[in-house]
Amino acid sequence: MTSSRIACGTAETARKTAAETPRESSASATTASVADSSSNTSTAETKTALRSALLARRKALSEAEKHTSDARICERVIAWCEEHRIGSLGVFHPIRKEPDLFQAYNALIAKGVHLALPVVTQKDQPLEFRRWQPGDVLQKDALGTSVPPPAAELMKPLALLIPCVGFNQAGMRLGYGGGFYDRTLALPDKPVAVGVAYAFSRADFYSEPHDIALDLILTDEN
Ligand SMILES: Nc1nc2c(c(=O)[nH]1)N(C=O)[C@@H](CNc1ccc(C(=O)N[C@@H](CCC(=O)O)C(=O)O)cc1)CN2
Ligand SMILES: Nc1ncnc2c1ncn2[C@@H]1O[C@H](COP(=O)(O)OP(=O)(O)OP(=O)(O)O)[C@@H](O)[C@H]1O
Repeated sequence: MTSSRIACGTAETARKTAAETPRESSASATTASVADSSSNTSTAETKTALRSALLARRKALSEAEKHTSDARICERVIAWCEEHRIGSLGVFHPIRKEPDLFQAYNALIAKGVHLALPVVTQKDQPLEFRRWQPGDVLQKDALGTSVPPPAAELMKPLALLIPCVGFNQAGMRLGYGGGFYDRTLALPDKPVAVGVAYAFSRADFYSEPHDIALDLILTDEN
């Protein structure tokens, strides 16, 4: 297996410009109440409660609303990749009603962008990324995610699309609680971290020492 960085633009350029771009700024009244009830502590218990509330909100999204929101996020992903001349991108295969960005994946593949999917190799380890494009064979792992087979090329994408259960004003992310993306972003040569979320997933929560801020967040409403 080979490990490669495939790039058109540089990660540094994308990171610099991303830092200049205001983070998603549309607060949602729906999630503000979720956030208000949890903004006084930063305990794991609070994060667990907030995670459940945000996942329930996402589960309640109708197919029609989801379709419209996913299409908006796709447009933003494509535009951002074009603007920063992204040549390699870590993407995700949606679970639990995460945004389905296959429309963007197909458009990016057509433009020659190399895509890769995350793979959990071991608990407490960073993610590995294996090259993939829509239509390639996938297998289910122990966590229920669809991953490319071990024979797929190992990649180090310059930028990652990271699905968020929630996100806050500081650009910190709430995930499913495994810490996999946090560990991945803590590695040297950190990729540009692009959060992907529905605007209603914005909430108030304190960051923890291991949290690494997303460089920007693309939502359906910014
Ligand atoms: N789409 C996606 N892939 C990802 C992540 C993610 O957040 N989203 N990860 C971020 O770290 C890693 C895997 N982490 C995971 C965290 C939770 C569950 C999970 O809740 N699984 C469900 C079943 C999902 C299904 O079959 O639809 C479960 O166990 O009930 C799966 C993977 C790498 N791949
Ligand atoms: N850089 C790191 N090094 C070691 N452990 C870490 C690191 N980052 C996170 N962790 C561990 O992972 C645990 C879960 O972190 P957190 O609750 O922030 O996960 P999450 O971001 O919601 O999950 P995920 O990234 O998998 O979706 C933390 O309690 C911490 O022990």
